[in-house]
Amino acid sequence: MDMEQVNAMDFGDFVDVFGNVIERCPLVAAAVWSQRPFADPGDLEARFCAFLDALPQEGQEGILRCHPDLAGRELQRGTLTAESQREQRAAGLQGLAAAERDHLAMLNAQYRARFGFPFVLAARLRDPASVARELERRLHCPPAQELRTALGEVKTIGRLRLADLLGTEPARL
Ligand SMILES: NC(=O)N[C@H]1NC(=O)NC1=O
Repeated sequence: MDMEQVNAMDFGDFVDVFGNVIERCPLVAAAVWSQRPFADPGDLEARFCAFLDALPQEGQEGILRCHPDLAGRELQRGTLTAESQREQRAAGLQGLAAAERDHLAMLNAQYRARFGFPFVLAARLRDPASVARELERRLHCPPAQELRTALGEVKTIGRLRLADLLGTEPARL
């Protein structure tokens, strides 16, 4: 898909195509549409990121809360969005042994109890061991730093999803 096609999309088509760039938050694509035309894929990426940066803290936490747990019940049940399913599968989270799954579930629960939102990580750049390591490490970070880190991961997930849709390389990760 080239930028000319993107810039020609009406609101409905744009939200249909880009509505899950930010997991289960089509409002972000709905807001970004108003800013067309976009100069190039990097410009489009930057608009999604700028929207997230401009949100108040509760909005940023709300965005994080729309993310499913990594290796959680929704993966087991097959009820994830197609994008999340693909990312979690790419990280090898689908074929975990019960003990590994239980370990991640315990860490996810500890993380959520400490920060009030789920642990978010761009899974497709990872493998199961590095997901667990990163979760253990971030569990001990100060809350304000962790919110920034988590939002950075949401942007990375979004950049990778946009690149998939546009058939480009992400401008940066
Ligand atoms: N919890 C979490 O990070 N979920 C996200 N990560 C990812 O790569 N896809 C997701 O849905």
